[in-house]
Amino acid sequence: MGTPDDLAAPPIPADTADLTTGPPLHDACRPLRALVGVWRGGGEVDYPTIDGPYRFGQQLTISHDGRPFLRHEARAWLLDADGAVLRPAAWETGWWRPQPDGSLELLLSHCTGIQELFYGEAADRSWELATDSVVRTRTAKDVQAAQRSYALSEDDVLDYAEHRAMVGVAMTPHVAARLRRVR
Ligand code: HEM
Repeated sequence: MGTPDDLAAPPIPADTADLTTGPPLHDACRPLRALVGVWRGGGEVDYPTIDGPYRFGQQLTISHDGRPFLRHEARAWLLDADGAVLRPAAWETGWWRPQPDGSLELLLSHCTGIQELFYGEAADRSWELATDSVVRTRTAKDVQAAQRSYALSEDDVLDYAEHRAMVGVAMTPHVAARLRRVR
């Protein structure tokens, strides 16, 4: 039987969002190296079917454990006009799987019952992705497709934007945000 200490963490390296600690980043993840970290900021959400635009905050963590993929987790919260938190919003987790031919696979699972497979490409400091398939639980909203981009500027600002085709509307902007590295 293990002690409570043994049970606190599995006996394998923890993932880290800090490239100065933990195992070296796997070579396969080099095209994604600049994304590893903890990012926080905010933006605006809107869609033709909603009563927006609304402001939101978001924190994105991209970490690794030395293997040839990255872990992705993003949580968002809605803000009022004064910047006060109204309520938690989108929460997604997933995996970036860079491939030897330079292409990217991104799997995202959303708390709203939606799972997405994106394919994409990495450029020098930008990453463009589009869904290949979307799976919905029986109760999820009718999300059909998405296009997502991340672009990093010289001063470590990560611009993120997503267009979505959903609830009967063709591909249209849904969220755009500007995140800054906090770690
Ligand atoms: C930062 C990320 C996001 C934020 C802040 C956000 C925020 C919102 C807000 C405020 C609404 C209006 C309804 C409500 O108040 O809940 C909404 C609607 C919706 N969002 Fe998002 N969203 C985000 C990402 C996503 C993602 C990743 C998906 C799909 C996987 C998605 C799918 C939808 C759908 C299907 C609706 C309902 C549209 C309708 O029924 O008219 N959103 N979103």
